[in-house]
Amino acid sequence: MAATELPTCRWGILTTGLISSWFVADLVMPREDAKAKHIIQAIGSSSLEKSRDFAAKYVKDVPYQTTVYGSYEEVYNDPNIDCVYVGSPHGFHKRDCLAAIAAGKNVLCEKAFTINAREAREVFDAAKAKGVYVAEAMWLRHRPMLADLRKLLYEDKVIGEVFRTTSDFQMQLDIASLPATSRYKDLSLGAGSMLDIGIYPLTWAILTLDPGTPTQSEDPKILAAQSFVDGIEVTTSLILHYPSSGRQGVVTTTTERRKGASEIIATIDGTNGFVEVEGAVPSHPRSFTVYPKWTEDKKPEGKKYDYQRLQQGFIYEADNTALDIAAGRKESPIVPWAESIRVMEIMDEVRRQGGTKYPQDSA
Ligand SMILES: NC(=O)C1=CN([C@@H]2O[C@H](COP(=O)(O)OP(=O)(O)OC[C@H]3O[C@@H](n4cnc5c(N)ncnc54)[C@H](OP(=O)(O)O)[C@@H]3O)[C@@H](O)[C@H]2O)C=CC1
Ligand SMILES: O=C1OC[C@@H](O)[C@H](O)[C@H]1O
Repeated sequence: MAATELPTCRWGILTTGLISSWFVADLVMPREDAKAKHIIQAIGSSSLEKSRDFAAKYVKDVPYQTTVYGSYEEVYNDPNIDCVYVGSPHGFHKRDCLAAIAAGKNVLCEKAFTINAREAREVFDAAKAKGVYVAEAMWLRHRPMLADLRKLLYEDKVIGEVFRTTSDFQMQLDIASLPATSRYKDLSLGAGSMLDIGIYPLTWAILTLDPGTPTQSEDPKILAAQSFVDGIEVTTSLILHYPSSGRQGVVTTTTERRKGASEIIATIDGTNGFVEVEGAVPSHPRSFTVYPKWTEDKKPEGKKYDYQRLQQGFIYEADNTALDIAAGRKESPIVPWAESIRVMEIMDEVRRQGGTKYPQDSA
């Protein structure tokens, strides 16, 4: 299909922070297998200068002009924007989604979708009332690797009956030395490892233990513990137990240490073998290897499935969003509203057991 026939999505990018730079860099990168055409129509920021610098740095070699704004409101009101990408800290996701929705804009909003499930429901209720598309940007769910792996696990049953998944996200932060305004330190912005990085190992457990997700998801039982530095949650461990199958997920996260760039980021155990997922961190898998049952001292030979490409992987959620909007869908079939709410409910329960409270919880 010629590029001109592909659905086009004109994006309004909210914020000039880290994730916006990653997202935009992926979208402007040339590729052969495009499913949609992406235009960075506008950048919105707290400062016009930041928007200008961001556009100059990340929206390069494109055959169009990007509009730069010194506010978010101008993005909401720009009639040339098809979808607003929300890249603010989680504490502002509800506010920014509601403002974009009120202006009649479709929205793709970063994880964690909101601070709690109540806020998520509020956003989806507003989207329903306004008739616009809203989706959580949980990019891991959109990776073709996950669909392929789930087919191998549950249709081809390559490792027999799956009984356990373990996944750990580590990141080194020195909470004490961060300014009080950092999103990693300010509770009103959603500080804490669970919502920021724990959501990825949780997603690995959900996707590999529950073949019904996302449309027929089963609610696991949860047992969780959390630890704190300066009042900020820095380590979470949780066990998920699926009543219908007995499958278990062991999900851990910490901002107190880091791993190397090439590690096992998730392991799925089955009665006839196991799968190791390789990558830098659980949000960024690179490949996975399917092994037969390990019976000898020596690790058995496995079959590797490689998914490396130039883009980081944000292109998949962007393509799917463009295709959803072009088809008139209001929800993503990959991350439906009910699934985003359910993930927030699981994290609410983890925080209830672990003791993390955000100001928004009592609002
Ligand atoms: N999918 C993924 O892999 C990743 C997702 N994320 C998610 O993206 C969101 C943003 O994270 P990240 O990009 O790392 O954050 P950054 O701190 O790098 O950027 C956040 C941006 O939000 C805007 N902002 C508005 N108010 C505030 C405030 N009070 N404090 C800080 N920033 C503010 C600023 O942009 P401006 O001044 O331009 O308005 C700022 O640059 C989070 O929800 C995070 O979970 C983050 C990293 C990776
Ligand atoms: O989503 C994320 O993945 C990478 C981390 O660096 C970041 O803090 C987090 O938000």
